[in-house]
Order: sequence, then C-alpha cells, then structure tokens
Amino acid sequence: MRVFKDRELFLPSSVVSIGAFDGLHKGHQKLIRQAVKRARELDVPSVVYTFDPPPRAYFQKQIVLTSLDEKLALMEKLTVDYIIVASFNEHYAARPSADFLDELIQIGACEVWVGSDFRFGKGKEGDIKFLSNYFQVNTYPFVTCDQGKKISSTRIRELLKNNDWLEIYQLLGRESLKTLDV
Ligand SMILES: Cc1cc2nc3c(=O)[nH]c(=O)nc-3n(C[C@H](O)[C@H](O)[C@H](O)COP(=O)(O)O)c2cc1C
Ligand SMILES: Nc1ncnc2c1ncn2[C@@H]1O[C@H](COP(=O)(O)OP(=O)(O)OP(=O)(O)O)[C@@H](O)[C@H]1O
Repeated sequence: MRVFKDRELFLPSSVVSIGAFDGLHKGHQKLIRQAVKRARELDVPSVVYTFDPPPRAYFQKQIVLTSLDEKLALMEKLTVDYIIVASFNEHYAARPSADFLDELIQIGACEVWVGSDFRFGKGKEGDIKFLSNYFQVNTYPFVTCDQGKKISSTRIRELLKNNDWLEIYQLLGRESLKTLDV
C-alpha cells in the first residue's frame, strides 16, 4: 500500500472509497472491501481517501478512535493499493466541493464507493447527488449490528463512555482499539 499524505496522486483510473473511517468498524470494512473487490474486477488500483484528524474530531472535539498509524495498518490488511491522507484543518475544511471533485478526477476515479449519508466540501455543501453528476457513485447499504442498529463511530464513542468493550469489539469486528485523548 502506498501512502500519500498531503501529496498529490495522479492515476489514469481507480476505484475510490472516501471517509473519515475512524475506528474502521465493520461497516467501514465492508464498504472498503467492496471497493477493493470492484477495483480487482475492473483491473484498476483501489484508493482510500481519508482525513486526519477525522472531521468530527476537528469540529466537535470528539475523541479519535483510531490513530493514523493504526488506521494505515488496518487499511493495509484490507489490501488497499493507495491511501490519500488529507490533513483536515481550517484551510482544508474551507475548500469548496468543486476542488474535491478535481482531486477525484486527478486520481481517475471511475467508481466511487460511499455510504448514502456521505457529504463533502465547505459547510458539507456536496452530497451524493452532486457527486453523481461527475462520477459513477455506488452506495453501500448500511451495515447493522445483531440488533439491527446502524454501526457507526459515534455509537462506538458512546459505548466507550460505558466501557462496554464486548459490544465495542463486536461492532469493530476485532479485539483491539487504541483510542487517543480518552
Ligand atoms: C474539501 C472538504 C471540505 C470539507 N469541509 C467541511 C466543513 O466545512 N464542515 C464539515 O462539517 N465537514 C466538512 N468536510 C467533511 C465532510 O463533511 C465529511 O466528514 C467527509 O467528507 C468525510 O465523510 P464521512 O464523514 O462520511 O466519513 C469537508 C470535506 C471535504 C472533502
Ligand atoms: N455501518 C455502515 N455501513 C456501511 N457504510 C458505512 C457505515 N458507517 C459508515 N459508513 C460509510 O463509511 C464512510 C465513512 O463514514 P464515517 O467515517 O463518517 O463513519 P461513521 O461511522 O458514520 O462515523 P460518525 O459516526 O463519526 O459519523 C461513509 O461513506 C459512510 O457513509
């Protein structure tokens, strides 16, 4: 896996999944595995585009579930070819959604895989409808837990407050989590 942290990546074609992916829980894993599978089928590289710190940690001061190093190690296990890590700061957050589209064009995104609530750009102005004007966007159905509730990083942060490690490990699909700033 090749890591591009605040470095430009140019590719003729690729399948891209995008997100904060904090915790890299089962929902994230399934979405990324699906994008990697599609990349193999199309015989193009798979790219994960992520943010450091996660936008929610930046804006809402939420704790970070997964350090960048741990996230990269987990992405490697998912056999992702390239990972773009954008430093999420004041300057980055102010970028218009059209800027972000240019970046996706630069990496030759022939398919984009995200969850149906994905948003991007300054003030979260961009949504899937907008993205679909430029790329083939595929949404992955929300992965739920045994009780039928959507798995999310937010839920894992809530469970952490109650030290509910059994449930946390179930949502993560692994028995390790090294949080930051807990
Ligand atoms: C160029 C760019 C600018 C963004 N600006 C904002 C922003 O102003 N406010 C905000 O809450 N999120 C902003 N975000 C973060 C997105 O809302 C979202 O968290 C990010 O695309 C990751 O998706 P995910 O939350 O589904 O993982 C921005 C994202 C991008 C790519
Ligand atoms: N349970 C899930 N099943 C499938 N896709 C998911 C799931 N949770 C998140 N995704 C998708 O993964 C990408 C990254 O999501 P994100 O990092 O915002 O995760 P999240 O768990 O929703 O986080 P948070 O609770 O902090 O908003 C997005 O495209 C999102 O729609």
